[in-house]
Amino acid sequence: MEPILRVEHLKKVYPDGTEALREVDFTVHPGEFVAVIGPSGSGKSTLLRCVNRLVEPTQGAVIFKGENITRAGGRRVRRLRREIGMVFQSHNLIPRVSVLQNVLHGRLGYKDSLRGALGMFSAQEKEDALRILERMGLLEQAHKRADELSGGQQQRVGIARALAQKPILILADEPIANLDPATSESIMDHLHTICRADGITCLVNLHQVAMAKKYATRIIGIHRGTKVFDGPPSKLDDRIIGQIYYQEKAVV
Ligand SMILES: Nc1ncnc2c1ncn2[C@@H]1O[C@H](COP(=O)(O)OP(=O)(O)OP(=O)(O)O)[C@@H](O)[C@H]1O
Repeated sequence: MEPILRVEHLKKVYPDGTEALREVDFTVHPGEFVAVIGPSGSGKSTLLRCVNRLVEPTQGAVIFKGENITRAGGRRVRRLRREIGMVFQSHNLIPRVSVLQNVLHGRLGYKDSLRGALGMFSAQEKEDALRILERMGLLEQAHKRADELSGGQQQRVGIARALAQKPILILADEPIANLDPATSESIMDHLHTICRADGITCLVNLHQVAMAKKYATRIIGIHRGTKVFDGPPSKLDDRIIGQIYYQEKAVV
């Protein structure tokens, strides 16, 4: 099967000289649910953001569905981003706007700027958005303001907005970072179940090793901008966890 994503020799040096990624390589196949783990500052967010070019890589390539995203021009990047949903740690919802409108914003990549600015969505788009909210257990909240929801509910709206894009790949950047264990589990359950059911590939940054082991089909461990582990959850033992999280100079 052709990979959906190939990351090749990816390097990111921020303008202040911080080397966030040093030659990262990996491949993701359709349907995989890949967790990226590593200590704070190891480069997980930078890695995810280089995939959809929210961060501009310094060197290397990101090949999505056979196309080099790193070489694509602005219009092409916008088109490719339609197929790549993003879920943010801080949800990035519009607080004073309804839950339904927030989900519909996932459709903006399909609109010309005027229709988007006027918030013009078709009856079909609204129906689809409500169906997504139903799957996320949020139908009753559809007409509430986003800022009236709990943190966990807001994150489910964030996932619903990504799903409204009809993505084939979801990038989730620490979606459960600020949530209690039960809420975190519920968010991961929703994300995992829907990705499985709809055949959506997922790349998710996680702080919690236990969550990565529970949900991921594969785990990538990052230490100081370098990939130090790439394998099934069953192979992630205490020694490797130590190398990812604690060792000054990781060796794998
Ligand atoms: N815009 C930026 N300018 C300069 N340095 C940055 C920038 N963004 C991130 N960094 C640095 O790059 C490194 C990797 O950061 P990144 O946020 O990718 O790591 P992370 O593993 O996602 O961390 P966390 O788990 O804390 O979110 C860190 O040293 C960070 O300080």
